[in-house]
Amino acid sequence: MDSAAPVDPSSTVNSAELSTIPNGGTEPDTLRGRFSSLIANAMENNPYFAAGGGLMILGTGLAVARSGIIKASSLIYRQMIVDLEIQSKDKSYAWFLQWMSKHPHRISKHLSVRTNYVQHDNGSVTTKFALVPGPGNHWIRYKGAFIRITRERSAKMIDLTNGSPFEIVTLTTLYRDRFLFDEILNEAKNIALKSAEGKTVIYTSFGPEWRKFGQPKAKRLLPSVILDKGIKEDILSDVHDFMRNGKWYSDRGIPYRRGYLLYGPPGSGKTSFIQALAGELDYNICILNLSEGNLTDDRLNHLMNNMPERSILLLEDIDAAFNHRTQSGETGFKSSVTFSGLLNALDGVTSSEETITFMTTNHPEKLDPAIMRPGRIDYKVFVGNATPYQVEKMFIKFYPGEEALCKKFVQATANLNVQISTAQLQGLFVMNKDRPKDALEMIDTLRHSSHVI
Ligand SMILES: Nc1ncnc2c1ncn2[C@@H]1O[C@H](COP(=O)(O)OP(=O)(O)OP(=O)(O)O)[C@@H](O)[C@H]1O
Repeated sequence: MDSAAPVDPSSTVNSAELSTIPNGGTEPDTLRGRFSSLIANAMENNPYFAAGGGLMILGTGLAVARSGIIKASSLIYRQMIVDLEIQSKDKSYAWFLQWMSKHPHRISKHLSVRTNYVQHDNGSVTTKFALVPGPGNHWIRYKGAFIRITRERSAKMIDLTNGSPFEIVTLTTLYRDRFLFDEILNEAKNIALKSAEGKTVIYTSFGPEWRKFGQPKAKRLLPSVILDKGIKEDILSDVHDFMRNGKWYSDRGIPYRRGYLLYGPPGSGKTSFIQALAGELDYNICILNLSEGNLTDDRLNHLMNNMPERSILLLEDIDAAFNHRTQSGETGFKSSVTFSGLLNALDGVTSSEETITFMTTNHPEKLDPAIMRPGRIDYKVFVGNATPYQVEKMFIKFYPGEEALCKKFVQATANLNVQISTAQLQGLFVMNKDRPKDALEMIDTLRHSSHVI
């Protein structure tokens, strides 16, 4: 057969061709040798085979090269690039987005808006919009380094505690610049904490977690709350004494917690005092209202054991836990926190930090004596309606320098022969801002919403 002639690929090899293959060994060797030469011959002489083989080798070569490049680049990536992942459930997530919204050197094409209400020291509230990076890729330049920021939102996963989509922000930069991550996070944290500096953060429960209730509020100052003589000072000195004595508690193996009960009629300043105390101590407040219908024993226990740091726990209306799940005559609520649930939660707080719990009630007669045990309630105080001492202090606070009118006002309130709450007094003074005489003349209006003594 002519070596240059095309060969029908479908043609079979016949015995004559096999006999032309040189044979130099044993029988199997002979066969293998012949077969190899046949293939080589066919490849060499057959242009279809030759072209296909070439392509195959080229393809294989390219595939090997490609996987080599991928492996090499991922190796280089691993060696030279570093990632930081921040998940939306982490505290620093919101801090970072806020930081990013203020960062001047950034390239962002997808932005999201975050609306905040900011309370100023004079009490006014303004709205602030922050343009934070939206889902997608963004680049920033920070201290000379380029950092890529990828914000991803999962379409399938949601945060079960609050129903929001699960998100991740990933920061990527060169390995040599990895220390910048720490600096960015610290900067973001400081900015976030600074915005709450001098303010009180109020947390309320949202499902099983604590959530900030609105924006941090300007601290309420202690002198702005007027309680009867000595009450504020006594509580404050007890709290300070407790906070100084952590070692005393740990040396004796006593849980480091203290419970306070403020009881008395509505509008006497119980909640206001606790807020002012938190401001004085530079603490935040976690407020739980036990008459809330959807609060269960388990949730109460979980929340009390997972409070944000430096917080006072305020349990309002604790008498609600003593309603034994029956209808309340006045408010019609049904509480799902039980008495034993409340006791367990109070006994079970196992924070390593000091735990200060304030409880309030308008109905101390409904409380079971078991709650008065030390460790649950260690200090109780009656915060009542306005005494002459409080009436005088409040009048002068609203109308400084009006001592003569103040005397008349105090006498006039005594003559009314009714119980007046400090909240009612405040209402009258606010209505007659800068008009102390009018306040005196309108004193009879307090009678309508008061209890006769
Ligand atoms: N002793 C007080 N000194 C200054 N302000 C007071 C005082 N008592 C009441 N107020 C004012 O009245 C309003 C209601 O007060 P607050 O909520 O503190 O009362 P409360 O005793 O906690 O009432 P409740 O038992 O209904 O929760 C607040 O605006 C507060 O500023």
